[in-house]
This record gives sequence, structure tokens and C-alpha cells, in this order.
Amino acid sequence: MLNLLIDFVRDLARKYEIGKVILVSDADIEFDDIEVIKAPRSYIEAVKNTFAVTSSCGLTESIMTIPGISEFVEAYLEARGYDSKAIVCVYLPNLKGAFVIDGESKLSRILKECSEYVHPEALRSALGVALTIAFKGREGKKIGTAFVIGDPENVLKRSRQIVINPYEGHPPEKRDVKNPDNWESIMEFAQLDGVFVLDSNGIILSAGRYLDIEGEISLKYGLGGRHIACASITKSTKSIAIVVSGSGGDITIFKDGEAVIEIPVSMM
Ligand SMILES: Nc1ncnc2c1ncn2[C@@H]1O[C@H](COP(=O)(O)OP(=O)(O)OP(=O)(O)O)[C@@H](O)[C@H]1O
Repeated sequence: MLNLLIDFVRDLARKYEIGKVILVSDADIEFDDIEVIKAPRSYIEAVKNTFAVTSSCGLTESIMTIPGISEFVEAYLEARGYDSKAIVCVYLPNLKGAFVIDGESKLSRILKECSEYVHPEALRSALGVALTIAFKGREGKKIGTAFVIGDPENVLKRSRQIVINPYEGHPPEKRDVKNPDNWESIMEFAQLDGVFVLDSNGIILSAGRYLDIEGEISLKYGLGGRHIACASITKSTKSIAIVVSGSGGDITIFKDGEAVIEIPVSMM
């Protein structure tokens, strides 16, 4: 069975000219010259759980019934710098198969739109940290935070420091969100009240910053002060905000005062 599946994946890769496989399996499987991206454990568990309740449906239907699963796969690929064309190969005890994900994802489109205000690499890296925070939290507990990227002069004018800024006086390379070596300290400071402020290249200027709320903002029910403040700052400045909800764990990206995408991490 496994050999058949491997051959099938190789055929798909050749036919659709795709060089990577997202592997949804407890096992490590190799596909010769095709790059394997192992899906995160939470995704594997989500597929297993969904299959348990939708076992009468087909493979694709089963996977696609997980709310927001495609946004999650796309976000996962994007944050790692991949495009969203991939083969998904599932090899689990009760579920085996492969299918192709193709075309421009909603997230790719949104990230492109946001590059009007911020460097795409900076945005992708901040999203990578946000996903890591949403998944892991800190010392076993969920944490919420937000990254406001771009137009720093105006963002700083419309906000104030509520704790001593831990990034003050450090060289840019230690404050660069694009360098994953800095992610551990970012995750530590994500526990502070307030938000991170970054320039459009992803250099962190401040953490623990409280944002002014200006004008009327209407968001969906249940979103509180942090989300409202981030929506507001993106309305009054040319910045993008990535918010990790401490209560739900989901991620929302705001641009021009609107939630342009929600990534339902809590469902994974
Ligand atoms: N205006 C603001 N500027 C910066 N940070 C804020 C602001 N308002 C609230 N916060 C931060 O957000 C935290 C959570 O506040 P609140 O629960 O009202 O927001 P929320 O949008 O519901 O976020 P969550 O989903 O994380 O609970 C606060 O403890 C504070 O650290």
C-alpha cells in the first residue's frame, strides 16, 4: 500500500510539476527527489479527529470539512516562504491518499496586497512568529499579542509605552523579526501587555506599547481591546497589524481598519 501511494505521489508530482509534498503522517516517508514538508502534529491530529467523525465521506471531503483547514495549510506554507502549490499526502492508520493543492491562496493575495505598506519578507516572518506563539504559547499557557508593522513614525505618535521598552538601545540585527534566532526573545516579550511596533522592514522598535483608539471601529462580536486598537491603528496609519488572540489563539490580520484574513489556529 505504501509503495503504491509513493508511486502515486511521484506521478502527481511529475504530471503537475510540483516539487513538494506536505506529509500528513505519523511515519517519516521519503519520495526520492521530492521535498517533504512534515505537517505539524496539530494538523495531523485534526485530520485524524475529523476522519473519525466523517468516515463515510471521501478523503478530500473529510479533510476539507475541517473548518479553516485550507487557510491553515496556506498560512503554514507561506510562513515558511513556499508558494501554495503542493501535494498533500495522507498516510494514517485509517486514511491513505494524496491530492494536489494548486492556485493562488487567499493568504498569498492578502500578503501581496499588504506589500503596499510593508516588506513581504517582514510580514511573512512576523506571521511565522505569530503562528508559533499561537501554537506553543509560553510555558504551557496561551498568550495573546500583536505586531504592528510599517509607518512607525505615525504608529509611535498614536501610542505610548506602558512598560520599559526592552528593545531600546539594541542593534538592528537583534531586533530583526526576519531572523528566526530572534524569535525566542520575541516570544518572551510577547507576554508583556501592549503590542510590538516594527518598521516596514521588520525591525522591532518597541514592545509593550499601548495604542490609542481613534474613531468608530466595528468588529465582529467577541473581539476586545487589542483587536479594536489594532484595527484602529491600521485605519489611521499605513501599517498592517497581526493579532494573536490570547483567549482564542486565532490570528487576524488588519489592513486599513479591516480584518483582511482570519486564521483559525485554535481549530487545529
Ligand atoms: N489599546 C491597546 N493597545 C495595546 N494593547 C492593548 C490595548 N487594549 C488591550 N490591549 C492588550 O490586549 C490585552 C487583552 O485585552 P482584551 O481582552 O480587551 O483584547 P482582545 O482583543 O479580546 O484580545 P484577546 O483575544 O487576546 O483576549 C490586554 O491585556 C492588553 O495587553
